Amino acid sequence: MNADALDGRLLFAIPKKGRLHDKCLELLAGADVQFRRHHRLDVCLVKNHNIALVFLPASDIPSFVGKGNVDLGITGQDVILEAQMGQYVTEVLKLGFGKCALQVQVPEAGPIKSVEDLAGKRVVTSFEVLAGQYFKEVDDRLNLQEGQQTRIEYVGGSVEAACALGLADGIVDLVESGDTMRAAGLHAIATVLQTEAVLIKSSTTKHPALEPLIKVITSRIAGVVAASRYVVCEYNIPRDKLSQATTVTPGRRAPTISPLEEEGWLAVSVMVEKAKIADVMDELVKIGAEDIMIFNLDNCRV
Ligand SMILES: Nc1ncnc2c1ncn2[C@@H]1O[C@H](COP(=O)(O)OP(=O)(O)OP(=O)(O)O)[C@@H](O)[C@H]1O
Ligand SMILES: O=P(O)(O)OC[C@H]1O[C@H](OP(=O)(O)OP(=O)(O)O)[C@H](O)[C@@H]1O
Ligand SMILES: [Mg+2]
Repeated sequence: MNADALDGRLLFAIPKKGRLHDKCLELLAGADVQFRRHHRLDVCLVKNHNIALVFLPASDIPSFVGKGNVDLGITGQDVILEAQMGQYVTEVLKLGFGKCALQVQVPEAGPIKSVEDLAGKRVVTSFEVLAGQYFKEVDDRLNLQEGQQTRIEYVGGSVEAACALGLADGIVDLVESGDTMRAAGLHAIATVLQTEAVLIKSSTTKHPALEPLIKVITSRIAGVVAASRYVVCEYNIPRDKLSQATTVTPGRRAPTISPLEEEGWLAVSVMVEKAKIADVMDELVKIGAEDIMIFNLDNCRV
């Protein structure tokens, strides 16, 4: 593909592999962004929009977007801060996946119990900037002088192995389920930050003409994200229990209420956050709701 083929197109950066890749492909499919990626090619044209997708390592995406080399991107909040690009990119949308925490970890059986114990020792990480900032504060607080300060060393991956290999007294790395951490005999003693995947755009766009298309794509992706967060809950309720029930299920704007053929009964339809639905159903049963049904959403605009 030559550079002319990209002329005027909105460039949209997507993680080329790793934890965020598959979720991004699902989002693009949900937003009806159609493309066929040829084997090993990292740039591809979208068939039904004036967009080209650029597949990049997640950690390179913040600087590509921040410098305006691409217009839109998906990556983790952690790598945006690590790349020190926070002020050059605008977070358009939180995407609800890639959720994890950047944590300080040490051997479970060892003598180090706190970050104060670890200060002044060796810390291995892929997040040199964030770990450096974090331990600078700890070092300053403990008044550690030059030569006594925490040593931060970079590795590109498999960070959890560093303590067992004798390379580090502690590490700073991402934790989701904690399986990797526990398998390496480590435990967390502090959290540097919480992170999730976000849609970002350049703070100072070089292509203002692309703004309307950015809005359309953002709205479509927001619809897919909302659809994965909510379910539709429908139930029947005696008229005199309605106000109690709608306190439990207020809906996003307001519940939809329709009459049933049976005297004294109403049908309610509302959106409920998926994460809360089990508790909500328990409450509805207690109040006297019947025929409670839950429907997944494929897509929505809310
Ligand atoms: N275990 C995890 N759970 C959830 N999100 C994660 C996890 N690990 C990483 N992430 C998120 O995904 C982003 C990219 O990390 P990932 O490990 O997928 O990239 P990578 O290291 O380039 O790929 P790979 O691990 O395949 O070499 C991270 O910056 C973080 O935001
Ligand atoms: O808490 P968990 O659910 O176990 O997830 C955490 C692990 O996931 C990521 O690693 P990844 O699988 O991307 O491998 P990498 O270290 O080679 O990047 C991260 O670096 C942790 O090692
Ligand atoms: Mg990784």
